[in-house]
Amino acid sequence: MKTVIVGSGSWGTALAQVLQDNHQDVILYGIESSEIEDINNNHKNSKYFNDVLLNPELKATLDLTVVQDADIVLLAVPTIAIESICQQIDPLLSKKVIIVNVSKGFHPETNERMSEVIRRSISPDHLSSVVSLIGPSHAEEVVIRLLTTIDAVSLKEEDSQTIQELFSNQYLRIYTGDDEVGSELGVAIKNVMAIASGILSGLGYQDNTRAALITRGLQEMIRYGTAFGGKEQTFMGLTGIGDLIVTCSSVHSRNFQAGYQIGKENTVENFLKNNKKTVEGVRTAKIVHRVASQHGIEMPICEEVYQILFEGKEPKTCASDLMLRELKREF
Ligand SMILES: NC(=O)C1=CN([C@@H]2O[C@H](COP(=O)(O)OP(=O)(O)OC[C@H]3O[C@@H](n4cnc5c(N)ncnc54)[C@H](OP(=O)(O)O)[C@@H]3O)[C@@H](O)[C@H]2O)C=CC1
Ligand SMILES: O=C(CO)COP(=O)(O)O
Repeated sequence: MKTVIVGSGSWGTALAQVLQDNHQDVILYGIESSEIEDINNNHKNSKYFNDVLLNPELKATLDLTVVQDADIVLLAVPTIAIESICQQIDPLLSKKVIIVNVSKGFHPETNERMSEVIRRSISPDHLSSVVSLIGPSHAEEVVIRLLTTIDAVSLKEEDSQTIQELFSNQYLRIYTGDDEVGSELGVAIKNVMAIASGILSGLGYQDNTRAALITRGLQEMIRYGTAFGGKEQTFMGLTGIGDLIVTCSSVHSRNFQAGYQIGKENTVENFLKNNKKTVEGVRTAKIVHRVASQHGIEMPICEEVYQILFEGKEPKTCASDLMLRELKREF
């Protein structure tokens, strides 16, 4: 089976190395020639992983036609690029492939989940199914082979099992699942919670506050996810609480780091002006605000993050407004 990984950023590189470690037929496609040369000549992707020496067998290319005879195409680009990359890939495919999604978020205009965008953008003649390979997994840890578990989620069980077997090894363990809605909503919304967690840390709050955020944040994720047909149990798993914990607590998280800067400076201004990293939670906060208001879903933490990012509300005020909401029962 030939796998093409599209996107030579942090997650694409780490996942390509997993397959190379598993002695699979894999190639990494990217658009930045310096990255591709770095991987092929120095066995490094220095832009993302300072001193990490990659598996020397791993090869990268600037030529997208490598997807022509692929069996599996894994898209490791930010959510904003998924639709356009599908449109580039579709005419090049010569048979039905499994498309693996690893992005966490929504289409910026249509609010669709990533699997929905992919199914709409790849012709049925070229698509076996979409498998979302998602869960608590910072690329910085996977690339140095630290133990990690994630889910392969698909409506077609056979394909999720194929991906499970392909990627699993002694440091990466893949579980399968079929709750596409619950899993994809969980991993998208946890990025907004990670921004909130960073903001609270930047403001100087500590462990009690983070525990409160994770617990109440999970309730918001369940409320939103079940409103669209996700199963409550899914939010107790790797794509729910698992991904929420890792992203809200890790210095590797770009969403957490963004929030930290915003909290520390008590304003969003510098972050919005200077950020060049992939921080998916920013766009997700806007979409969750839009969709939750349309459907009357109560999302107080996400709403305060939206207010900070897009309405100029002061982070300190948001934290105290959340604390001083009307008192109520926990469940
Ligand atoms: N990093 C992680 O630990 C994890 C990330 N994810 C998710 O994976 C997705 C990708 O993130 P990540 O790898 O971290 O992001 P990075 O910013 O590290 O890398 C993204 C890569 O995609 C490339 N890219 C952007 N647009 C296109 C395009 N149209 N065609 C081809 N390549 C393109 C970028 O190129 P250039 O730099 O030249 O713009 C860059 O190499 C995100 O949704 C993220 O939430 C999920 C789990 C873990
Ligand atoms: O999704 C991730 C870990 O599971 C990566 O998080 P960040 O995008 O915040 O770095």
